[in-house]
Amino acid sequence: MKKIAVITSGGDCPGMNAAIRAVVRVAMANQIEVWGIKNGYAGMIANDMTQLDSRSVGDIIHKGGTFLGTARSEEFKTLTGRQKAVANLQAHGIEGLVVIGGDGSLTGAKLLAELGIKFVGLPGTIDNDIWGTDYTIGFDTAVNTALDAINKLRDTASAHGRVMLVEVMGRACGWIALTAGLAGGAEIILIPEQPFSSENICRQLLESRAKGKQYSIVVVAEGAGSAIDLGKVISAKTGLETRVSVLGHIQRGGAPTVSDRLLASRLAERAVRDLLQGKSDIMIGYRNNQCVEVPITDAISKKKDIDPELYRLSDVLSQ
Ligand SMILES: Nc1ncnc2c1ncn2[C@@H]1O[C@H](COP(=O)(O)OP(=O)(O)O)[C@@H](O)[C@H]1O
Ligand SMILES: O=P(O)(O)OC[C@H]1O[C@](O)(COP(=O)(O)O)[C@@H](O)[C@@H]1O
Ligand SMILES: [Mg+2]
Repeated sequence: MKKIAVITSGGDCPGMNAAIRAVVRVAMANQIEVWGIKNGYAGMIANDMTQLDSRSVGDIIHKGGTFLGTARSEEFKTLTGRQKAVANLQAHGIEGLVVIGGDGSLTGAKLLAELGIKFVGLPGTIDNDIWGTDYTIGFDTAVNTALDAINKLRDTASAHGRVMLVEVMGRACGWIALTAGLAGGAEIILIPEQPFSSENICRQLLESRAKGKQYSIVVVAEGAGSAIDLGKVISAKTGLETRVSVLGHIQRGGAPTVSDRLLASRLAERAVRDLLQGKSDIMIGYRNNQCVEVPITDAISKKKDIDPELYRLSDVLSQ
């Protein structure tokens, strides 16, 4: 393999730039030409790509977002769209791809491979919802952003004796809520993986007041329901003064943490090495402090569960 390309796709996450930088520099160290595809699969279809070298990826390791741009492309979900993309790659002589993105992007990459393009995927999403890796790139930064917000909300919740609901991202999974909630000392953590009823939440909040708690932090994963709606129910049923913050896309930005930069750099190095050995249809994950190869079908089809021990601990510690 003499020419490869790197692409970021789907929701951006902090650490994507560190991953691109590592892909480019490892390729250069192996005398491989690297191209960068702009704006995800949309750019692949539009033939929007540019050659990169070590200097093109200077001054980005500390930046959130992705300097290549990213997108969600409906056209790529069609066979015609993917055929256009493959024709563009072949016209450039690109033989292999490093795809940095979430479950959707990796599903797209697998379909591309069926049309003759080799790829190695990297798990890039703040949601930590990809099977086969302990952590995804971007998760640690997002969780720290959420934690910072929870810390600040705690100050004002405490000052007023209020119930403070914080809605965090995570799509259909509760990893961000559970991790930031546990680290932030939340009284209640609501995640899609654990059923709950608003009646029980209200009862729990009133009981904790009766036991002497002056205020409450409730972390709600977006996949568990709307914090705004739940806040209205709590306020109406308990009479407790309630406020809601929806953190939203703040969680997607910011300088990547040490963990995310290291994770991105290590996974990217392994991805390029594997691609150069002719491997394809795998994702590089990180398990037990090691890079591991994960068959792409497992990564995209198996459901990653939350850690039940973390959930149990958060419950014990919130009493
Ligand atoms: N089933 C699919 N078939 C083909 N392409 C897909 C599929 N799912 C996702 N993609 C491509 O990957 C892009 C990113 O996926 P998305 O789910 O939005 O984000 P993420 O990769 O972060 O999970 C989509 O916009 C689409 O172009
Ligand atoms: O950026 P958008 O299109 O508003 O999407 C928001 C979604 O993207 C995420 O931030 C990241 O999800 P993906 O990595 O699957 O793209 C989710 O937590 C959130 O539900
Ligand atoms: Mg996703």
